[in-house]
Amino acid sequence: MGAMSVRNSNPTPAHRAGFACFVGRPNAGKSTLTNALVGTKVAITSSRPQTTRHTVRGIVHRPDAQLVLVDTPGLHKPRTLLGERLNDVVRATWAEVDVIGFCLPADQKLGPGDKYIAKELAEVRKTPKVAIVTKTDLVESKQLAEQLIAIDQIGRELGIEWAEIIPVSAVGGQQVELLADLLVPLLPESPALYPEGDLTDEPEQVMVAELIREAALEGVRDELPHSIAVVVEEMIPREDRPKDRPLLDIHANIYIERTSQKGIIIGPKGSRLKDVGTKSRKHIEALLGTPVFLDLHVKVAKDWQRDPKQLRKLGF
Ligand SMILES: Nc1nc2c(ncn2[C@@H]2O[C@H](COP(=O)(O)OP(=O)(O)OP(=O)(O)O)[C@@H](O)[C@H]2O)c(=O)[nH]1
Repeated sequence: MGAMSVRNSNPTPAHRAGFACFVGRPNAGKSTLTNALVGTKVAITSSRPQTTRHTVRGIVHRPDAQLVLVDTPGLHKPRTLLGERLNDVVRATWAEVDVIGFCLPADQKLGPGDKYIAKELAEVRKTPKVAIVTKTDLVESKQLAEQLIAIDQIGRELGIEWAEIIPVSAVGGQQVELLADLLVPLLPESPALYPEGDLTDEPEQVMVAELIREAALEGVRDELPHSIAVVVEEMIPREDRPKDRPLLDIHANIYIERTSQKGIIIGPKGSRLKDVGTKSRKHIEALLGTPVFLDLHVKVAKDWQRDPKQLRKLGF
């Protein structure tokens, strides 16, 4: 009873702040979940795998905590130099964060891809791990229950102690708040790490490049998605514009690996490229809050995925 009254006399818990990252196979729903938690579009989502190449952070501001989400690329068996670098980024991130959220889609049985990641996760001893079953809106409760059991079992098999196992639907907005509530206690006591109102610390140019890449990926098939990289060369306000009608000039290059891919990106009479420009410009204007003139060029960077020099130039 005495202890109770002591606790009641100090009802405000300490402020917490720290980093969380979501891992999971491509398309597991990591970016969508990041957006749902942060409440605005910062990470790039697409129905195609492996679109998140840059470490994009979303920041959840709460009165009691600040949760900084680091959205890493999907971990996968490396086939190219780019693949190896991406995996290095993922492992470095795991060692640095305060909690790892392992995303497993409810509508797909645990597969080799998930097990590969789980094995790697088991090697990371210190960082607490939360299993997050995503896309619960796509399944009946029986299938969800089976998935929860399977996750519990794989944890036992590999010696991973899940700090929590939680089902969520980012699209349906179910349990997203609860997920934040469960992650916060796993963060260290700390004052806020970022000013209130910051949603991401990704440089604007990287976010702009991602928006262009996202538009360029729409409707292209198979191999091409992995061959596209976008670099924003410059962003400069147009001179001699009236104050109330500013215009931002953005010059960006879309890099592909082979000349033969040029036609696919550009389309008949340039129609596809024009479409990519129009679509991404709308998103960029919404992001930056200013009218934009977007100048896009398609360039061939031969086999850039395998060439360390090109990779550095393209920001990897
Ligand atoms: N129905 C439903 N679909 C979802 C949900 N979350 C994500 N998706 C869809 O699943 C697909 C992949 O989602 P992303 O968030 O891009 O997945 P990701 O894990 O970030 O993918 P990578 O960037 O490729 O690693 C998209 O088409 C999303 O719309 C959800 O809660 N419900």
